[in-house]
Amino acid sequence: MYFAAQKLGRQLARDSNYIVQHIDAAAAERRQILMRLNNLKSNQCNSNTLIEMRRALFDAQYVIDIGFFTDDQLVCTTGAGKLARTITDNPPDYIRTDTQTNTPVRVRYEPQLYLLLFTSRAMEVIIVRQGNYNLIIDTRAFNDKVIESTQWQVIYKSTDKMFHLAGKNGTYEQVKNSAFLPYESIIKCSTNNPGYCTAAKLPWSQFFADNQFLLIISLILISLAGVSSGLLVDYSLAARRSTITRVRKGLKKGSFYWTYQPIICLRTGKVVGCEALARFEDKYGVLFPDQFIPIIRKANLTWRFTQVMIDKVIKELSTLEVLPSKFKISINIFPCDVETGNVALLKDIPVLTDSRFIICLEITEDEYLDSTVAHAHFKALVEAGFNLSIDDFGTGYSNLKNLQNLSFHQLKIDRTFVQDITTEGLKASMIPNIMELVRKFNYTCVAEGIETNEQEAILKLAGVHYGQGWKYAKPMALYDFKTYLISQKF
Ligand SMILES: Nc1nc2c(ncn2[C@@H]2O[C@H](COP(=O)(O)O[C@H]3[C@@H](O)[C@H](n4cnc5c(=O)[nH]c(N)nc54)O[C@@H]3COP(=O)(O)O)[C@@H](O)[C@H]2O)c(=O)[nH]1
Repeated sequence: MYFAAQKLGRQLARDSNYIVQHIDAAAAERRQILMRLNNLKSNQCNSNTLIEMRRALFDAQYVIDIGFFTDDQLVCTTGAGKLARTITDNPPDYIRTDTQTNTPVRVRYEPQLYLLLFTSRAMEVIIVRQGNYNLIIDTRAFNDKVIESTQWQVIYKSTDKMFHLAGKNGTYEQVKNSAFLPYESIIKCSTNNPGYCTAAKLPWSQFFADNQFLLIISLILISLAGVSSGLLVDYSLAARRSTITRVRKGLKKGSFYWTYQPIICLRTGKVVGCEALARFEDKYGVLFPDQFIPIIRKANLTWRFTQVMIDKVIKELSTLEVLPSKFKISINIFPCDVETGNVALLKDIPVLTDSRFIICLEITEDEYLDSTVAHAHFKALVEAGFNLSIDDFGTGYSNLKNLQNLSFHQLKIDRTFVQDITTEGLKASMIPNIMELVRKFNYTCVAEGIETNEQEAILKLAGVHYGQGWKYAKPMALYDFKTYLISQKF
Protein backbone atom coordinates (compact mmCIF):
# COMPACT_ATOMS: atom_id res chain seq x y z
CA MET A 1 0.00 0.00 0.00
CA TYR A 2 2.91 2.30 0.80
CA PHE A 3 4.43 1.86 -2.68
CA ALA A 4 1.03 2.15 -4.31
CA ALA A 5 0.39 5.41 -2.43
CA GLN A 6 3.78 6.72 -3.56
CA LYS A 7 3.03 5.84 -7.17
CA LEU A 8 -0.45 7.32 -7.04
CA GLY A 9 1.02 10.50 -5.56
CA ARG A 10 3.64 10.68 -8.32
CA GLN A 11 0.99 10.28 -11.03
CA LEU A 12 -1.12 13.05 -9.48
CA ALA A 13 1.95 15.29 -9.22
CA ARG A 14 2.75 14.60 -12.88
CA ASP A 15 -0.85 15.37 -13.93
CA SER A 16 -1.06 18.58 -11.93
CA ASN A 17 2.34 19.65 -13.33
CA TYR A 18 1.07 19.11 -16.87
CA ILE A 19 -2.01 21.20 -16.17
CA VAL A 20 -0.01 23.99 -14.54
CA GLN A 21 2.40 23.93 -17.50
CA HIS A 22 -0.63 24.42 -19.78
CA ILE A 23 -1.87 27.30 -17.61
CA ASP A 24 1.54 28.97 -17.79
CA ALA A 25 1.92 28.37 -21.52
CA ALA A 26 -1.60 29.69 -22.24
CA ALA A 27 -0.94 32.77 -20.08
CA ALA A 28 2.39 33.40 -21.85
CA GLU A 29 0.69 33.05 -25.23
CA ARG A 30 -2.08 35.42 -24.12
CA ARG A 31 0.46 37.96 -22.94
CA GLN A 32 2.59 37.75 -26.06
CA ILE A 33 -0.32 38.04 -28.54
CA LEU A 34 -2.16 40.81 -26.74
CA MET A 35 0.95 42.86 -26.11
CA ARG A 36 2.02 42.58 -29.74
CA LEU A 37 -1.42 43.44 -31.12
CA ASN A 38 -2.07 46.33 -28.71
CA ASN A 39 1.37 47.76 -29.51
CA LEU A 40 0.22 48.18 -33.12
CA LYS A 41 -2.08 50.90 -31.77
CA SER A 42 -4.81 50.34 -34.39
CA ASN A 43 -7.95 52.19 -33.44
CA GLN A 44 -10.08 50.58 -36.13
CA CYS A 45 -10.35 47.15 -37.71
CA ASN A 46 -8.99 47.49 -41.23
CA SER A 47 -7.41 44.84 -43.46
CA ASN A 48 -3.97 45.37 -41.87
CA THR A 49 -5.40 44.85 -38.40
CA LEU A 50 -7.09 41.63 -39.57
CA ILE A 51 -3.89 40.35 -41.21
CA GLU A 52 -1.94 40.96 -37.98
CA MET A 53 -4.68 39.23 -35.94
CA ARG A 54 -4.64 36.23 -38.31
CA ARG A 55 -0.84 36.11 -38.23
CA ALA A 56 -0.97 35.96 -34.43
CA LEU A 57 -3.60 33.22 -34.55
CA PHE A 58 -1.63 31.14 -37.00
CA ASP A 59 1.21 30.60 -34.51
CA ALA A 60 -1.08 30.07 -31.53
CA GLN A 61 -1.44 26.82 -29.63
CA TYR A 62 -4.25 27.72 -27.25
CA VAL A 63 -6.03 30.63 -28.89
CA ILE A 64 -8.65 29.73 -31.51
CA ASP A 65 -10.04 33.14 -32.41
CA ILE A 66 -9.14 36.81 -31.91
CA GLY A 67 -11.58 39.73 -31.84
CA PHE A 68 -11.13 43.50 -32.15
CA PHE A 69 -13.13 45.93 -29.99
CA THR A 70 -13.83 49.59 -30.17
CA ASP A 71 -15.35 50.67 -26.86
CA ASP A 72 -17.35 47.67 -25.76
CA GLN A 73 -18.29 46.64 -29.29
CA LEU A 74 -16.84 43.61 -31.11
CA VAL A 75 -16.10 44.90 -34.61
CA CYS A 76 -14.24 42.05 -36.35
CA THR A 77 -12.80 38.60 -35.67
CA THR A 78 -10.15 36.43 -37.32
CA GLY A 79 -12.77 33.83 -38.23
CA ALA A 80 -15.66 36.00 -39.42
CA GLY A 81 -13.78 39.08 -40.67
CA LYS A 82 -15.47 42.47 -40.38
CA LEU A 83 -18.89 42.08 -38.76
CA ALA A 84 -21.94 43.49 -40.53
CA ARG A 85 -23.30 44.46 -37.10
CA THR A 86 -21.15 45.01 -34.00
CA ILE A 87 -21.73 42.88 -30.87
CA THR A 88 -21.77 44.31 -27.32
CA ASP A 89 -19.33 42.54 -24.99
CA ASN A 90 -20.61 40.77 -21.86
CA PRO A 91 -19.26 41.74 -18.42
CA PRO A 92 -16.18 39.72 -17.28
CA ASP A 93 -16.18 37.25 -14.37
CA TYR A 94 -13.10 38.97 -12.97
CA ILE A 95 -10.59 41.69 -13.83
CA ARG A 96 -6.88 41.40 -13.04
CA THR A 97 -4.11 43.87 -13.62
CA ASP A 98 -1.38 42.83 -16.02
CA THR A 99 1.79 43.44 -14.04
CA GLN A 100 3.93 44.13 -17.12
CA THR A 101 1.68 46.69 -18.79
CA ASN A 102 -0.33 47.75 -15.76
CA THR A 103 -3.52 47.43 -17.81
CA PRO A 104 -6.71 45.55 -16.90
CA VAL A 105 -7.21 42.00 -18.19
CA ARG A 106 -10.89 40.99 -18.30
CA VAL A 107 -11.56 37.25 -18.09
CA ARG A 108 -14.81 35.39 -18.69
CA TYR A 109 -15.61 31.67 -18.74
CA GLU A 110 -18.22 30.59 -21.29
CA PRO A 111 -19.47 27.01 -21.00
CA GLN A 112 -21.28 27.13 -24.34
CA LEU A 113 -20.09 29.73 -26.79
CA TYR A 114 -21.23 29.60 -30.39
CA LEU A 115 -18.11 30.98 -32.01
CA LEU A 116 -18.66 33.02 -35.17
CA LEU A 117 -16.18 30.63 -36.80
CA PHE A 118 -17.93 27.36 -35.85
CA THR A 119 -21.59 28.29 -35.56
CA SER A 120 -22.79 24.69 -35.64
CA ARG A 121 -21.36 23.65 -32.24
CA ALA A 122 -21.07 25.23 -28.84
CA MET A 123 -17.58 25.36 -27.36
CA GLU A 124 -16.34 25.64 -23.78
CA VAL A 125 -13.95 28.58 -23.82
CA ILE A 126 -12.18 31.24 -21.79
CA ILE A 127 -12.41 34.77 -23.17
CA VAL A 128 -9.63 37.19 -22.25
CA ARG A 129 -9.85 40.84 -23.21
CA GLN A 130 -7.11 43.43 -22.89
CA GLY A 131 -6.97 46.76 -24.69
CA ASN A 132 -8.59 46.57 -28.10
CA TYR A 133 -8.47 42.80 -28.46
CA ASN A 134 -9.95 39.66 -27.02
CA LEU A 135 -8.73 36.07 -27.33
CA ILE A 136 -10.78 32.91 -27.24
CA ILE A 137 -8.98 30.02 -25.56
CA ASP A 138 -10.41 26.54 -26.08
CA THR A 139 -10.47 24.77 -22.68
CA ARG A 140 -9.83 21.45 -24.45
CA ALA A 141 -6.24 22.65 -24.87
CA PHE A 142 -5.70 21.87 -21.16
CA ASN A 143 -6.92 18.34 -21.66
CA ASP A 144 -3.56 16.72 -22.22
CA LYS A 145 -3.83 13.10 -23.41
CA VAL A 146 -1.23 11.96 -20.88
CA ILE A 147 -3.33 13.14 -17.93
CA GLU A 148 -4.62 10.09 -16.08
CA SER A 149 -6.58 11.86 -13.35
CA THR A 150 -10.26 11.18 -13.81
CA GLN A 151 -11.33 14.58 -12.51
CA TRP A 152 -9.57 17.95 -12.56
CA GLN A 153 -10.36 21.63 -12.52
CA VAL A 154 -8.54 24.86 -13.30
CA ILE A 155 -9.56 27.88 -11.24
CA TYR A 156 -8.54 31.47 -10.61
CA LYS A 157 -8.57 32.64 -6.97
CA SER A 158 -8.75 36.30 -6.08
CA THR A 159 -8.54 37.29 -2.41
CA ASP A 160 -12.18 36.57 -1.66
CA LYS A 161 -13.57 34.66 -4.64
CA MET A 162 -12.89 31.67 -6.84
CA PHE A 163 -13.67 31.39 -10.57
CA HIS A 164 -14.02 28.23 -12.64
CA LEU A 165 -11.98 28.16 -15.88
CA ALA A 166 -11.72 24.57 -17.17
CA GLY A 167 -12.33 20.92 -16.29
CA LYS A 168 -14.96 19.66 -13.86
CA ASN A 169 -16.53 22.40 -11.81
CA GLY A 170 -16.52 21.67 -8.07
CA THR A 171 -13.38 19.50 -8.03
CA TYR A 172 -11.24 22.17 -6.34
CA GLU A 173 -13.79 22.66 -3.55
CA GLN A 174 -14.10 18.90 -3.00
CA VAL A 175 -10.32 18.42 -2.81
CA LYS A 176 -9.93 21.42 -0.52
CA ASN A 177 -12.64 20.07 1.78
CA SER A 178 -10.94 16.63 1.88
CA ALA A 179 -13.93 14.95 0.29
CA PHE A 180 -11.73 12.18 -1.17
CA LEU A 181 -9.69 9.29 0.25
CA PRO A 182 -6.08 9.98 1.32
CA TYR A 183 -3.47 10.25 -1.48
CA GLU A 184 -6.03 10.36 -4.30
CA SER A 185 -6.16 14.12 -4.85
CA ILE A 186 -3.84 17.09 -5.22
CA ILE A 187 -3.88 20.90 -5.47
CA LYS A 188 -1.13 22.76 -7.30
CA CYS A 189 -0.87 26.47 -8.05
CA SER A 190 1.17 28.25 -10.66
CA THR A 191 4.11 30.21 -9.33
CA ASN A 192 4.47 32.20 -12.56
CA ASN A 193 0.80 33.19 -12.63
CA PRO A 194 -0.34 33.73 -9.04
CA GLY A 195 -3.98 32.87 -8.38
CA TYR A 196 -4.19 30.15 -11.04
CA CYS A 197 -4.47 26.67 -9.55
CA THR A 198 -5.51 23.17 -10.45
CA ALA A 199 -7.05 20.40 -8.38
CA ALA A 200 -6.95 16.81 -9.62
CA LYS A 201 -8.34 13.50 -8.46
CA LEU A 202 -7.23 9.99 -9.38
CA PRO A 203 -9.28 7.45 -7.43
CA TRP A 204 -7.58 4.40 -5.99
CA SER A 205 -9.87 2.11 -8.01
CA GLN A 206 -8.86 3.69 -11.35
CA PHE A 207 -5.20 3.73 -10.37
CA PHE A 208 -5.23 0.03 -9.56
CA ALA A 209 -7.10 -0.68 -12.77
CA ASP A 210 -4.11 0.67 -14.74
CA ASN A 211 -1.43 -0.75 -12.41
CA GLN A 212 -2.46 -4.33 -11.99
CA PHE A 213 0.85 -5.53 -10.62
CA LEU A 214 0.49 -3.15 -7.70
CA LEU A 215 -3.12 -4.16 -7.41
CA ILE A 216 -2.20 -7.83 -7.03
CA ILE A 217 0.52 -7.13 -4.45
CA SER A 218 -1.75 -4.80 -2.53
CA LEU A 219 -4.64 -7.21 -2.65
CA ILE A 220 -2.49 -10.03 -1.28
CA LEU A 221 -1.29 -7.79 1.53
CA ILE A 222 -4.75 -6.48 2.20
CA SER A 223 -6.27 -9.94 2.27
CA LEU A 224 -3.47 -11.14 4.54
CA ALA A 225 -4.33 -8.28 6.80
CA GLY A 226 -7.87 -9.56 6.80
CA VAL A 227 -9.53 -6.72 4.97
CA SER A 228 -12.98 -7.63 3.77
CA SER A 229 -13.44 -9.55 0.53
CA GLY A 230 -15.95 -6.92 -0.57
CA LEU A 231 -13.09 -4.52 -1.20
CA LEU A 232 -11.30 -7.17 -3.26
CA VAL A 233 -14.29 -7.63 -5.49
CA ASP A 234 -14.65 -3.89 -5.90
CA TYR A 235 -11.03 -3.42 -7.00
CA SER A 236 -10.94 -6.38 -9.33
CA LEU A 237 -14.18 -5.24 -11.00
CA ALA A 238 -12.68 -1.79 -11.51
CA ALA A 239 -9.60 -3.41 -13.04
CA ARG A 240 -11.69 -5.39 -15.49
CA ARG A 241 -13.57 -2.30 -16.50
CA SER A 242 -10.52 -0.07 -17.05
CA THR A 243 -10.19 1.21 -20.60
CA ILE A 244 -6.74 -0.23 -21.15
CA THR A 245 -7.89 -3.67 -20.02
CA ARG A 246 -10.95 -3.42 -22.23
CA VAL A 247 -8.80 -2.49 -25.23
CA ARG A 248 -6.31 -5.32 -24.58
CA LYS A 249 -9.07 -7.89 -24.12
CA GLY A 250 -11.05 -6.40 -27.00
CA LEU A 251 -8.18 -7.07 -29.40
CA LYS A 252 -8.20 -10.75 -28.44
CA LYS A 253 -11.95 -11.17 -28.21
CA GLY A 254 -13.05 -9.28 -31.33
CA SER A 255 -14.61 -6.20 -29.70
CA PHE A 256 -13.13 -4.08 -32.52
CA TYR A 257 -14.94 -3.88 -35.79
CA TRP A 258 -14.44 -1.66 -38.82
CA THR A 259 -16.81 0.69 -40.61
CA TYR A 260 -16.42 1.95 -44.16
CA GLN A 261 -16.79 5.50 -45.42
CA PRO A 262 -16.97 5.97 -49.20
CA ILE A 263 -14.52 8.20 -51.08
CA ILE A 264 -16.09 9.97 -54.05
CA CYS A 265 -14.60 11.29 -57.30
CA LEU A 266 -15.70 14.95 -57.24
CA ARG A 267 -15.75 15.17 -61.05
CA THR A 268 -17.99 12.14 -61.73
CA GLY A 269 -19.74 11.76 -58.34
CA LYS A 270 -18.83 8.03 -58.40
CA VAL A 271 -17.54 5.98 -55.46
CA VAL A 272 -13.87 5.14 -56.09
CA GLY A 273 -12.80 3.80 -52.74
CA CYS A 274 -13.42 3.73 -49.01
CA GLU A 275 -11.63 4.33 -45.72
CA ALA A 276 -11.75 1.68 -42.99
CA LEU A 277 -12.46 3.29 -39.59
CA ALA A 278 -12.27 1.34 -36.33
CA ARG A 279 -15.09 1.06 -33.80
CA PHE A 280 -15.23 -0.68 -30.41
CA GLU A 281 -18.01 -2.23 -28.38
CA ASP A 282 -17.85 -4.74 -25.52
CA LYS A 283 -20.19 -5.73 -22.70
CA TYR A 284 -19.38 -2.51 -20.83
CA GLY A 285 -20.38 -0.34 -23.78
CA VAL A 286 -18.90 1.66 -26.62
CA LEU A 287 -15.46 3.34 -26.76
CA PHE A 288 -14.82 6.03 -29.37
CA PRO A 289 -11.63 6.29 -31.51
CA ASP A 290 -10.45 9.35 -29.59
CA GLN A 291 -10.62 7.16 -26.44
CA PHE A 292 -9.05 3.94 -27.73
CA ILE A 293 -6.50 5.24 -30.29
CA PRO A 294 -4.37 7.08 -27.65
CA ILE A 295 -4.50 4.00 -25.42
CA ILE A 296 -3.39 1.73 -28.24
CA ARG A 297 -0.43 4.06 -28.78
CA LYS A 298 0.40 4.32 -25.11
CA ALA A 299 0.21 0.56 -24.56
CA ASN A 300 2.44 -0.15 -27.61
CA LEU A 301 -0.34 -2.12 -29.25
CA THR A 302 -0.23 -0.23 -32.56
CA TRP A 303 1.22 -2.98 -34.70
CA ARG A 304 -0.97 -5.70 -33.13
CA PHE A 305 -4.00 -3.46 -33.76
CA THR A 306 -3.01 -2.86 -37.40
CA GLN A 307 -2.58 -6.61 -37.96
CA VAL A 308 -6.06 -7.29 -36.57
CA MET A 309 -7.46 -4.47 -38.71
CA ILE A 310 -5.85 -5.75 -41.94
CA ASP A 311 -7.00 -9.28 -41.33
CA LYS A 312 -10.59 -8.22 -40.65
CA VAL A 313 -10.95 -5.41 -43.21
CA ILE A 314 -9.41 -7.08 -46.26
CA LYS A 315 -11.14 -10.39 -45.54
CA GLU A 316 -14.60 -8.86 -45.17
CA LEU A 317 -14.28 -6.43 -48.11
CA SER A 318 -13.08 -9.30 -50.32
CA THR A 319 -16.48 -10.95 -49.78
CA LEU A 320 -18.23 -7.97 -51.44
CA GLU A 321 -18.55 -9.08 -55.05
CA VAL A 322 -19.94 -5.68 -55.94
CA LEU A 323 -16.45 -4.19 -55.43
CA PRO A 324 -14.34 -4.21 -58.61
CA SER A 325 -10.62 -4.85 -58.72
CA LYS A 326 -8.65 -1.60 -58.34
CA PHE A 327 -11.21 -0.33 -55.80
CA LYS A 328 -9.12 1.75 -53.38
CA ILE A 329 -9.15 0.66 -49.73
CA SER A 330 -7.60 3.23 -47.39
CA ILE A 331 -6.29 1.98 -44.07
CA ASN A 332 -4.67 4.03 -41.30
CA ILE A 333 -1.10 3.29 -40.24
CA PHE A 334 0.36 4.66 -37.02
CA PRO A 335 3.43 6.88 -37.65
CA CYS A 336 5.23 5.10 -34.78
CA ASP A 337 5.11 1.88 -36.83
CA VAL A 338 7.06 3.70 -39.54
CA GLU A 339 9.61 4.68 -36.92
CA THR A 340 9.95 1.13 -35.55
CA GLY A 341 10.17 -0.31 -39.05
CA ASN A 342 7.03 -2.44 -38.66
CA VAL A 343 5.61 -0.96 -41.87
CA ALA A 344 8.20 -2.94 -43.84
CA LEU A 345 6.34 -6.10 -42.75
CA LEU A 346 3.25 -5.00 -44.72
CA LYS A 347 5.02 -6.25 -47.85
CA ASP A 348 4.93 -9.76 -46.41
CA ILE A 349 1.21 -9.91 -45.67
CA PRO A 350 -0.38 -11.96 -48.47
CA VAL A 351 -3.96 -10.67 -47.96
CA LEU A 352 -2.57 -7.26 -48.87
CA THR A 353 -0.12 -8.12 -51.63
CA ASP A 354 -2.48 -10.61 -53.32
CA SER A 355 -5.55 -8.41 -52.95
CA ARG A 356 -7.57 -7.39 -56.01
CA PHE A 357 -7.88 -3.92 -54.45
CA ILE A 358 -5.49 -0.98 -54.41
CA ILE A 359 -4.34 -0.68 -50.80
CA CYS A 360 -3.76 2.90 -49.75
CA LEU A 361 -1.83 3.46 -46.51
CA GLU A 362 -2.85 6.68 -44.77
CA ILE A 363 -0.10 8.01 -42.51
CA THR A 364 -0.50 11.17 -40.45
CA GLU A 365 2.06 13.91 -41.01
CA ASP A 366 4.90 13.44 -38.57
CA GLU A 367 8.42 14.69 -38.23
CA TYR A 368 9.73 11.15 -38.56
CA LEU A 369 8.30 10.79 -42.08
CA ASP A 370 11.16 13.00 -43.21
CA SER A 371 13.96 10.63 -42.13
CA THR A 372 16.08 8.70 -44.63
CA VAL A 373 14.97 5.39 -43.13
CA ALA A 374 11.30 6.36 -43.49
CA HIS A 375 11.89 7.39 -47.11
CA ALA A 376 13.46 3.99 -47.81
CA HIS A 377 10.43 2.21 -46.28
CA PHE A 378 8.03 4.29 -48.36
CA LYS A 379 9.94 3.61 -51.56
CA ALA A 380 9.88 -0.14 -50.89
CA LEU A 381 6.15 -0.05 -50.09
CA VAL A 382 5.39 1.77 -53.35
CA GLU A 383 7.49 -0.78 -55.26
CA ALA A 384 5.42 -3.52 -53.60
CA GLY A 385 2.26 -1.93 -55.03
CA PHE A 386 0.91 0.14 -52.13
CA ASN A 387 -0.45 3.68 -52.51
CA LEU A 388 0.65 6.13 -49.83
CA SER A 389 -1.38 9.05 -48.53
CA ILE A 390 -0.46 11.85 -46.10
CA ASP A 391 -3.37 11.99 -43.66
CA ASP A 392 -4.74 15.09 -41.89
CA PHE A 393 -2.50 17.33 -44.04
CA GLY A 394 -2.01 20.76 -42.50
CA THR A 395 -2.49 19.74 -38.86
CA GLY A 396 0.90 18.44 -37.87
CA TYR A 397 4.47 18.71 -38.90
CA SER A 398 4.66 19.85 -42.51
CA ASN A 399 8.01 20.35 -44.07
CA LEU A 400 6.50 21.20 -47.42
CA LYS A 401 9.73 21.27 -49.37
CA ASN A 402 10.21 17.56 -48.72
CA LEU A 403 6.89 16.47 -50.20
CA GLN A 404 8.66 15.58 -53.44
CA ASN A 405 11.02 13.11 -51.71
CA LEU A 406 8.31 11.16 -49.98
CA SER A 407 7.14 8.74 -52.75
CA PHE A 408 3.57 9.52 -51.65
CA HIS A 409 0.67 9.46 -54.12
CA GLN A 410 -1.95 11.37 -52.25
CA LEU A 411 -2.48 14.19 -49.81
CA LYS A 412 -5.58 14.31 -47.62
CA ILE A 413 -6.69 17.78 -46.55
CA ASP A 414 -7.74 17.75 -42.91
CA ARG A 415 -11.42 18.35 -42.22
CA THR A 416 -10.71 21.51 -40.19
CA PHE A 417 -9.72 23.18 -43.48
CA VAL A 418 -13.00 22.09 -45.07
CA GLN A 419 -15.09 23.22 -42.10
CA ASP A 420 -13.43 26.62 -42.40
CA ILE A 421 -14.84 27.15 -45.89
CA THR A 422 -18.31 28.22 -44.75
CA THR A 423 -16.90 30.95 -42.54
CA GLU A 424 -14.15 31.93 -44.99
CA GLY A 425 -11.59 31.36 -42.25
CA LEU A 426 -7.82 31.41 -42.37
CA LYS A 427 -7.40 27.69 -43.02
CA ALA A 428 -9.84 27.72 -45.95
CA SER A 429 -7.84 30.52 -47.55
CA MET A 430 -4.84 28.14 -47.59
CA ILE A 431 -6.56 25.49 -49.75
CA PRO A 432 -5.40 27.08 -53.09
CA ASN A 433 -1.79 26.98 -51.77
CA ILE A 434 -2.15 23.32 -50.84
CA MET A 435 -3.54 22.62 -54.33
CA GLU A 436 -0.51 24.34 -55.86
CA LEU A 437 1.71 21.83 -54.04
CA VAL A 438 -0.54 18.97 -55.11
CA ARG A 439 -0.14 19.97 -58.76
CA LYS A 440 3.58 20.71 -58.46
CA PHE A 441 4.36 17.27 -57.02
CA ASN A 442 1.78 15.42 -59.10
CA TYR A 443 -0.22 14.18 -56.10
CA THR A 444 -3.92 13.40 -56.02
CA CYS A 445 -5.90 15.18 -53.36
CA VAL A 446 -8.74 14.03 -51.10
CA ALA A 447 -10.66 16.46 -48.89
CA GLU A 448 -12.18 14.92 -45.77
CA GLY A 449 -15.12 16.15 -43.73
CA ILE A 450 -17.26 17.46 -46.62
CA GLU A 451 -20.71 18.08 -45.16
CA THR A 452 -22.35 20.62 -47.48
CA ASN A 453 -22.90 21.31 -51.20
CA GLU A 454 -21.13 24.66 -50.76
CA GLN A 455 -17.96 23.01 -49.42
CA GLU A 456 -18.04 20.46 -52.24
CA ALA A 457 -18.45 23.17 -54.92
CA ILE A 458 -15.55 25.24 -53.59
CA LEU A 459 -13.23 22.23 -53.28
CA LYS A 460 -14.15 21.10 -56.79
CA LEU A 461 -13.36 24.57 -58.11
CA ALA A 462 -10.00 24.50 -56.29
CA GLY A 463 -9.18 21.30 -58.22
CA VAL A 464 -9.55 18.76 -55.37
CA HIS A 465 -9.96 15.31 -56.96
CA TYR A 466 -11.75 13.24 -54.31
CA GLY A 467 -14.05 13.90 -51.37
CA GLN A 468 -15.07 12.09 -48.19
CA GLY A 469 -17.62 13.19 -45.63
CA TRP A 470 -21.12 13.08 -44.21
CA LYS A 471 -22.49 14.80 -47.34
CA TYR A 472 -22.03 11.46 -49.10
CA ALA A 473 -22.27 8.99 -46.22
CA LYS A 474 -21.16 8.42 -42.64
CA PRO A 475 -18.89 5.43 -41.92
CA MET A 476 -21.05 2.28 -42.23
CA ALA A 477 -20.86 -1.32 -41.04
CA LEU A 478 -20.15 -3.85 -43.81
CA TYR A 479 -23.78 -4.77 -44.50
CA ASP A 480 -24.91 -1.12 -44.74
CA PHE A 481 -21.89 -0.31 -46.91
CA LYS A 482 -22.92 -3.10 -49.31
CA THR A 483 -26.51 -1.76 -49.44
CA TYR A 484 -25.13 1.76 -50.02
CA LEU A 485 -22.95 0.58 -52.92
CA ILE A 486 -25.89 -1.22 -54.53
CA SER A 487 -28.07 1.93 -54.16
CA GLN A 488 -25.31 3.88 -55.95
CA LYS A 489 -25.65 1.39 -58.85
CA PHE A 490 -22.08 0.58 -58.24
N1 LIG B 1 -4.38 3.73 -36.94
C1 LIG B 1 -5.72 3.71 -37.02
N2 LIG B 1 -6.40 4.85 -36.78
C2 LIG B 1 -7.73 4.81 -36.89
C3 LIG B 1 -8.45 3.63 -37.25
N3 LIG B 1 -9.77 3.92 -37.26
C4 LIG B 1 -9.89 5.22 -36.94
N4 LIG B 1 -8.67 5.76 -36.72
C5 LIG B 1 -8.34 7.15 -36.42
O1 LIG B 1 -9.13 7.64 -35.37
C6 LIG B 1 -9.44 9.01 -35.62
C7 LIG B 1 -10.93 9.27 -35.49
O2 LIG B 1 -11.63 8.46 -36.41
P1 LIG B 1 -13.21 8.62 -36.56
O3 LIG B 1 -13.81 9.02 -35.27
O4 LIG B 1 -13.70 7.40 -37.24
O5 LIG B 1 -13.34 9.90 -37.53
C8 LIG B 1 -13.18 9.76 -38.94
C9 LIG B 1 -14.50 10.01 -39.65
O6 LIG B 1 -15.57 9.35 -39.03
C10 LIG B 1 -14.60 11.52 -39.54
N5 LIG B 1 -15.44 12.10 -40.57
C11 LIG B 1 -15.59 11.70 -41.84
N6 LIG B 1 -16.41 12.54 -42.49
C12 LIG B 1 -16.78 13.51 -41.62
C13 LIG B 1 -17.60 14.68 -41.73
O7 LIG B 1 -18.17 15.00 -42.78
N7 LIG B 1 -17.73 15.45 -40.60
C14 LIG B 1 -17.09 15.11 -39.43
N8 LIG B 1 -17.28 15.93 -38.36
N9 LIG B 1 -16.31 14.02 -39.30
C15 LIG B 1 -16.15 13.23 -40.38
O8 LIG B 1 -13.27 11.96 -39.79
C16 LIG B 1 -12.34 10.95 -39.39
C17 LIG B 1 -11.52 10.61 -40.63
O9 LIG B 1 -10.35 9.97 -40.24
P2 LIG B 1 -8.97 10.24 -41.02
O10 LIG B 1 -9.27 10.31 -42.49
O11 LIG B 1 -8.14 9.02 -40.72
O12 LIG B 1 -8.38 11.49 -40.48
C18 LIG B 1 -8.96 9.36 -37.03
O13 LIG B 1 -7.78 10.11 -36.95
C19 LIG B 1 -8.68 8.03 -37.64
O14 LIG B 1 -7.56 8.08 -38.51
C20 LIG B 1 -7.70 2.45 -37.50
O15 LIG B 1 -8.24 1.37 -37.82
N10 LIG B 1 -6.32 2.55 -37.38
